Amino acid sequence: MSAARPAPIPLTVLTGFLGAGKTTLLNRLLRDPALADAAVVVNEAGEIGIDHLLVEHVAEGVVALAGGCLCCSLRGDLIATLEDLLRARDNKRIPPFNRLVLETSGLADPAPILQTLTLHPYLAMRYRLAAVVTVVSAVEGPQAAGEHLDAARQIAMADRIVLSKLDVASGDEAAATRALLAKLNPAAPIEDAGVVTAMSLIAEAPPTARDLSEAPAGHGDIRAISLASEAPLTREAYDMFVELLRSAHAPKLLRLKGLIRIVGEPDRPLVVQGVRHVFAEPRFLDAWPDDDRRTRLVAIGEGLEPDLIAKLYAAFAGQASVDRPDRAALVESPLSPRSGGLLG
Ligand SMILES: Nc1nc2c(ncn2[C@@H]2O[C@H](COP(=O)(O)OP(=O)(O)OP(=O)(O)O)[C@@H](O)[C@H]2O)c(=O)[nH]1
Repeated sequence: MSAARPAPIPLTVLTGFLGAGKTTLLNRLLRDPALADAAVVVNEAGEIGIDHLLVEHVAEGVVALAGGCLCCSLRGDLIATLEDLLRARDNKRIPPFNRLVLETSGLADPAPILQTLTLHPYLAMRYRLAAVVTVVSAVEGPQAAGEHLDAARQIAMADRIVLSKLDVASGDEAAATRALLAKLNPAAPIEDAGVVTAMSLIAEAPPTARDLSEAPAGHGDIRAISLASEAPLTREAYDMFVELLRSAHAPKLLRLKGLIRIVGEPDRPLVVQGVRHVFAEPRFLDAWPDDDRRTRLVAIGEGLEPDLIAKLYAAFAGQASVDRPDRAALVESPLSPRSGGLLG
């Protein structure tokens, strides 16, 4: 009577530190027919999901989990999401995807995710871990791994490494990154993000023994701060906000990303991307990716003070109130500490 047990679905875990280039890589590869039957789960830090909006062309297939780091608070949600996907697939409510790519949050320690996948009775039966692929930036990789245990663990657990930003890394930076990879994970093959193929992303790695022990602590004081506002910003106000954020919080700011509603551009958002102090030239998307046309920003950093960031943002988003210094005051003397000011 019982139907044959369905073959387990190969699952690729795509990990890598904040801003390493996971979403960029996925965006390029999702257009490849090799991934036509893949479902993609994007997990992200921060209450406001941004990444799934930046993953283009896969509206039907993307499931975004909003709300915090995967290994800290989303383990339950990950299980529910993977189960929901199976149920929807089994009930034919969604196309019968035959592989799954899970993009972890940049702050995720992969060990608890792999534990979930290998130890959960039902998930372990229906999904099969194909490979852990870690994206490492040839520019920021060594610094990230030096400062953040999870970034080092992401490298150490990889079956394969995809090295990004080789197009902009100096010779010294690339060499330092390769030396780091040789130290943390000498066995993992390294591929260039610019040329790696979808087939190679999803290829099955030979089984390896992974150290799934938990990392000692959580994420230190790393947190994601989400900002949103209705009123459009002028381009100048946005530029000044970012400039101030960088100059006042640069060492603590690991990542800034989001969609900005700009005055005079009601139909398309400006995409913002910053990794540490490096900010890409903002570009306009062709259209808003969903019905929400507010400015949405997520700042992720270590030791960032949400109140200060929120006040700074409010000053530029035109919501200055008495206890929030207005834009003119900030621009006149942006960094001078003063009572009630951003730095005072
Ligand atoms: N020059 C260059 N820039 C890249 C490359 N890969 C990613 N970037 C840029 O780096 C920034 C971060 O890239 P994302 O793909 O969003 O990184 P992510 O790993 O998904 O980041 P999180 O979602 O924060 O974990 C963006 O501005 C990208 O355009 C690359 O190979 N070369």
